[in-house]
Amino acid sequence: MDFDTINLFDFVVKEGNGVKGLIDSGLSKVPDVYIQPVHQRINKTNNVDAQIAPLPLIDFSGLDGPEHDQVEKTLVKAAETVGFFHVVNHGLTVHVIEELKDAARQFFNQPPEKKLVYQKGVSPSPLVTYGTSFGHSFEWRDYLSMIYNSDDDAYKYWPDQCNCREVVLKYMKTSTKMARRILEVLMKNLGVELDDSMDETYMGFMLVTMNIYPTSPDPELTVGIGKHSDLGTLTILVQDDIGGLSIKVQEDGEFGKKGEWIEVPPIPGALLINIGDALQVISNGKYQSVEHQVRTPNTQSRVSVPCFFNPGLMVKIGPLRKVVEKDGKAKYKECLFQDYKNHAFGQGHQGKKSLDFVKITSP
Ligand SMILES: O=C(O)CCC(=O)C(=O)O
Ligand SMILES: [Fe+2]
Repeated sequence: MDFDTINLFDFVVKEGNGVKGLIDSGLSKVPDVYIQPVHQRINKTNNVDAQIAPLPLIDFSGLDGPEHDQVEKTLVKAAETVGFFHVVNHGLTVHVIEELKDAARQFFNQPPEKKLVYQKGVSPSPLVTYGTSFGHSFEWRDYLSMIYNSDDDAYKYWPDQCNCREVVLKYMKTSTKMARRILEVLMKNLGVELDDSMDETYMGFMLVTMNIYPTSPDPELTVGIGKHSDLGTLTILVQDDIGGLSIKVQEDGEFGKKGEWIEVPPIPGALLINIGDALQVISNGKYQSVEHQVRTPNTQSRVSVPCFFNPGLMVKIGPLRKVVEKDGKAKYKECLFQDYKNHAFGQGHQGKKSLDFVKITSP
């Protein structure tokens, strides 16, 4: 098939085929609009070091055992330095992880008309969106995102096909417990006790996204997700064994030199967790959100399922008073999380640039 821009839009967006549909149709050349500018491409020349990055590995069960001090220390150090870590013994069974990846694959494998019903504007609810990034940064990815309000709304609006709703709910429940526990440890380290009323502040807005990254006729020319940091407090990620996520090293140390990109190979059964911008702001910069990106896979499509924990949209995010008192000054101004999110979305994927919106630069 040969697409010009007009029927490319019809095929990919209007008819709901997504980039997956392009590949399934036997596309032999990357359409011009999807060719990334040289500086956005993810390859050796752009310094992505495919070498294995031994990210910190946290044994979650250790938090409740005799080793808990040590586990807490490792967790805090990971959040302060590399901002990304693997977690094992997290409570999500191998079976659920497999079900989740299967559900994602099955969802995207459906004919376009089944997916199209969840497209923005026609979806039965704004909580559920099927889409692709046509017209933004032309990323080589399709997604289905599901916002969590309540079990009732999830049962009413989330897709029941392909086991999506059931399995994503299971994933979210376990992830929520895990996120709360991690935040407890990170906040305790800042001298703040987490109580139930803080759920809204740290995880008042939650969503799960299923991503599919199809192969492309020339994976070096396309990008799965461009350079960005996550906006919220924590992200928990399930991914298959294909790999392709890379992260930017924050500071010189055991993971590489500041500014270097390292690829994070998946560990079967482990979850990958990272810090988002809101937690960097709340902690006055103690915990680091991390720039990351996803390349297009070479031989087989990849799926990933991030669960995003964000402050409630009407929560004012800003550095904790206790931390500012200790540090002597606030590094960020307060703002509604909703405003932060809208600002960041308006900018597209531009590394950690969205944080400039709240950074205090004057002395
Ligand atoms: O697919 C991945 O590995 C990461 C996805 C991601 O960074 C995101 O959805 O924000
Ligand atoms: Fe991300």
